[in-house]
Amino acid sequence: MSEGGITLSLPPLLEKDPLIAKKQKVLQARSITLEFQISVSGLACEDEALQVLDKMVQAARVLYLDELELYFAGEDDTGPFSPRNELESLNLVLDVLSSSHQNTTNEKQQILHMLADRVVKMIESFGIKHTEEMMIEKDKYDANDLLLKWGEDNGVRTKLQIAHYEGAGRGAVAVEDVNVGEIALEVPESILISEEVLSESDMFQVLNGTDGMTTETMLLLWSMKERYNPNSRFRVYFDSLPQEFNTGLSFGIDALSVLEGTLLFEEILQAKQHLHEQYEAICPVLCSTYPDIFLPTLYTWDKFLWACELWYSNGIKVVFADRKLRMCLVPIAGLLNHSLCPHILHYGKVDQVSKLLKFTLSRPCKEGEQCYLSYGSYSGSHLVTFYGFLPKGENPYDVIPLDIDAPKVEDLSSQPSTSGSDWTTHMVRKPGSFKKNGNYGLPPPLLAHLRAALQEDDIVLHPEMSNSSIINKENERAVLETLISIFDPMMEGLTDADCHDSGDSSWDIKLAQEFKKLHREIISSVIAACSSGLEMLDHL
Ligand SMILES: C[S@@+](CC[C@H](N)C(=O)[O-])C[C@H]1O[C@@H](n2cnc3c(N)ncnc32)[C@H](O)[C@@H]1O
Repeated sequence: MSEGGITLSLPPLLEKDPLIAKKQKVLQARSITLEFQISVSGLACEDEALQVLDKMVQAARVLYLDELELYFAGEDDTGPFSPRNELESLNLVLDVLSSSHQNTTNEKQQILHMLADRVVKMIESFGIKHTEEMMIEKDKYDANDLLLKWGEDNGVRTKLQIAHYEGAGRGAVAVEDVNVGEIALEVPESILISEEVLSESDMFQVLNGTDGMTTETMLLLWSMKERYNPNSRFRVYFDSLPQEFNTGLSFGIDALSVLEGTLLFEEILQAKQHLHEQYEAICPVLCSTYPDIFLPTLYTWDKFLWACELWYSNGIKVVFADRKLRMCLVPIAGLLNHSLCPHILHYGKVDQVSKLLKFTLSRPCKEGEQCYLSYGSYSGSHLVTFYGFLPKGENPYDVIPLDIDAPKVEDLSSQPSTSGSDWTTHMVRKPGSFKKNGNYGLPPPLLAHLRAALQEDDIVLHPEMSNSSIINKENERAVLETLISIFDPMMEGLTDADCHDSGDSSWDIKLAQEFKKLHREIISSVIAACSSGLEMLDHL
């Protein structure tokens, strides 16, 4: 901290960040530095401090951009880029402000306080704007009362209760206001269900000696049996689990046929086929060779699928106190639902000293409000396949990948560095979804790629001309028409006969229809963006 003013620094980009070069380019293009000065004297000092805060937030957003956000960010976008990015960025800025408090003058502390308060308000209002509302069906659920009590007897500490939410099963509700940086839930390492449980089980000797048997598969087989073990030390946990998970892996034929023409159709078929092959390769032979350990009634295909769905929808990767990463089922935490704008972003590391897995809030959760977790940056198709739901709100990860010829990686070094040329795969999402950009709302790297690919040989255009006032109308027209020629047939491939009246349909058909509607919306909005781009060109 300098004598006359305050110096604040954001952490540098990490060398190991695979996106470092792209992020550095964005920082340079926008003349963003990671060090900030605030003067502490003079009348304008509060205004100046707020302007600096704005710049800090913009810089933090760039540091936290993920690959998809970088791809879709328009050249002039300053964010927000996604709820995840925004919450990470604001929390980083808050940490920097809070850690600069010590050993400084009162005057400087006041400014830092004022800025920290401002960031907390920004986090709060961002959360309110993007929160997912769910209706509570009942706020008591007996099996779960037992689960909470069992957890607390085993060292769980929590500010959450269990409630039942319409369309989402159980969820966690805050019993008091919990602020940013406070802990909503702590689960001791000793009750995490991970590979540690295997060595205690009778099947371990058999499985451990089997060729190609992974720890994940062993855990799957273990949970199929443990589910029915009356003496299990996780009896209360297993009793609290749903009888059916209703994920995409359990879709029936009718629901699958609704999905024809979408990529989800293939995704589910392939995932299911893989699981079938795995089941056939493992279970029948174990049951016939070791019928005392692997009871045939417990190792049916349906029960195998149940266990797969349990681990896919509830498994969390955790770094234990011994620094080893293990896939786990986490009692109590497994009750938290997912949101695009979650309260809890980070939760994967057991505290070395207390041996507790802590769930700390990245945005405040008021008493009575559902407390959400982030399961990860997943598309709707992934969430349907492995979790069985589509989150409410605009999911920035809902993209349609495009199978268009991108330059080979080895050709890239010979090209000028442009906003588009360093991307080897392309995709679209709803234009304007999460963040609007110029370029008709379409991703700049895709447009740059198509502009370069479609330009007439005798006109040499720099692909970065998207922002240039000189527009090659013919080239622009060719780009937009090409995109329409890709998306029109995609739309035609989606029949709409099944998109009406889902009132009496079963859960899987409803979910498939919901997904198809989303897929259709992405395609039609891209076509609309291209059409209005063409109209714009007509008037130039
Ligand atoms: C880790 S569990 C969460 C607890 C779960 N609701 C239960 O009753 O067991 C994950 C499952 O919760 C449901 N879920 C999570 N987030 C949801 C959301 N935003 N909307 C609807 N269902 C959700 C899905 O069924 C998902 O597979």
